[in-house]
Amino acid sequence: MFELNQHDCRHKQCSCCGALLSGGPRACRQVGMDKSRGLQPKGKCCIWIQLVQWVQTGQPNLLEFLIQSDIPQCRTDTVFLFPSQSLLSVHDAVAQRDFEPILPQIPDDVLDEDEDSVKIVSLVKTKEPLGATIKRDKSTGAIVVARIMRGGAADKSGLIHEGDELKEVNGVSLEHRKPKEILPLLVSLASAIWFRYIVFLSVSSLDLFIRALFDYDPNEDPTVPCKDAAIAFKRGDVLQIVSMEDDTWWQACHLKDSNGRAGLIPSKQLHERRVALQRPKALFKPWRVKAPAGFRRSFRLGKKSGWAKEAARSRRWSTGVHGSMCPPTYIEVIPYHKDSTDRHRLVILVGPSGVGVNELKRRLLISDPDRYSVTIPHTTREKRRQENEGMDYHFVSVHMFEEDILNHRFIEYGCYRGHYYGTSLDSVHQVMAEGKVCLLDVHPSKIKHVYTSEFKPYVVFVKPPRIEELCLTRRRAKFSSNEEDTNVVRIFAEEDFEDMIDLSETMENQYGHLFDKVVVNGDIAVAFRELKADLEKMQEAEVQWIPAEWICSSETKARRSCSYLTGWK
Ligand SMILES: Nc1ncnc2c1ncn2[C@@H]1O[C@H](COP(=O)(O)OP(=O)(O)OP(=O)(O)O)[C@@H](O)[C@H]1O
Repeated sequence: MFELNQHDCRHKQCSCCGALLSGGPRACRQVGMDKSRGLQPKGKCCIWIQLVQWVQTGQPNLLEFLIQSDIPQCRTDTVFLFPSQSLLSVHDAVAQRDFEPILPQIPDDVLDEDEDSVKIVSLVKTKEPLGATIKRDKSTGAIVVARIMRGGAADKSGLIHEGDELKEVNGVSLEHRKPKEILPLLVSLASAIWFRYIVFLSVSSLDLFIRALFDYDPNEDPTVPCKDAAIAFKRGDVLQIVSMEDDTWWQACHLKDSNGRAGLIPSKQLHERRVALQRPKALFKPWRVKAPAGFRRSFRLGKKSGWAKEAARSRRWSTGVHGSMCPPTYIEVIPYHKDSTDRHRLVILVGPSGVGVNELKRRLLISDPDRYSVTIPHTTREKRRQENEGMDYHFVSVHMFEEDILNHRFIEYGCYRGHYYGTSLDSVHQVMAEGKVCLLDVHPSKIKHVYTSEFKPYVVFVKPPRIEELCLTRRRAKFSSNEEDTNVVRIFAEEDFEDMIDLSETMENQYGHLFDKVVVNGDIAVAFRELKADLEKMQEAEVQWIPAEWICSSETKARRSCSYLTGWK
């Protein structure tokens, strides 16, 4: 049996890791089992590394693979009783076969190096990039491996690590050479490359998932060390961090990326620094918006007639709009597997006044009244003849309302024509307890009140389309409305549309990091279909990525999280 220990490796030729073994005893020292740490891929044998990774990650494929490996020792009973033995048998069997490509022999004169730390590695050139970057160490002038991209050819070889010092490439000394002189050399080489190098350290991997809170495109970033080595992402994408060793460039891979190849992404610190440098520009941006959207929709569902127009015009909140002080970067997320007994997540709809939040909410309610519901607002105004307590509003005294304010029982409240209106936390609980999806529309500055594991809010931002489409769709709706509708169809002026778009931009800049989904409300039927489908997909998804802080609030987690809510009061 092929034993993966130092002694035996020196004298064995393994066709799957032939390059390494043909490098002689020195190179063979890298292959082996670190007995103190159990099964560890210490060398480059790709089969061994793959098998050990399967064991370590508990891959169900492993047993299937062993059983189907047509190797006599790997019968079902042996596999279950002696998985390690079966693993070694598979290795032996595979290693004895011939695999393409066969690595060329490394010239003998390369092998008489005395230094123990010097290694030689031979790689076959394919279309796949090497997946490593190099740099010149400023103090020593040596050429060192700057980064190894996770999942790339160099990483898969298991031989080259960040910090390794490259001495020669195919016999050409790299001394006194600059990185830009070395790259053409690598490109010009024929089918195989071998490096002589001094081992430095190895990369460790992290079990950390983050959601990006901003868009990033390396093609538009002149400071990225290597465009090909970086990955693009959009706000909302979930990324797995594989290395945070570098303060400015982390390594991460897209969760949906099946090949698991990592790329560079700007670190949290780097992105924050960049935003801080851009900030002065934002400060000088003309502020066109008249007032923050405030007193609005949550209360209007309880109303039968159209005071909407007036309410929207005279909207003023008694509470201010709080923004985040930290630029949104990344937020640590963890997978949430919804159990059938778990309550539905709270769905929050936000958007500038008049964009159509209420219209979309109304359509959702009509489309599936068994699934969706809304909260009943509180008010201090007199009950009208046609209204019912607990159905249209909870009618309460000013004293009671103010006591609830003091006890922080409202998510949002405001004053309109001398009367209080508000949405209480209890009213949300009530809907959720009925097993329904609670649709809540509040100003985005209020999301913080329900940003907890209890509510697990899913935030949808309703965004206006471009001005031409906004004008067209709203005017078309006005003309197609009949007599009865005229008191509910809002009449917009050109200026309203501009304000709506400005306010939408401001909201997105300030609170965009909290949005799980953005729906552009141009054609109402299209927007509604998209929203409905997205909510259903979210509710039915096996795994939902939620902020880690909702579930784990340990100090370490808190420190690791990107503290994107700091600055909120
Ligand atoms: N996509 C659309 N096309 C045409 N008209 C629309 C569209 N979306 C909404 N509307 C109309 O625009 C008006 C305002 O919509 P809605 O009341 O839903 O806005 P809102 O975002 O809830 O704002 P507010 O809370 O200030 O009332 C309504 O008359 C609605 O029917």
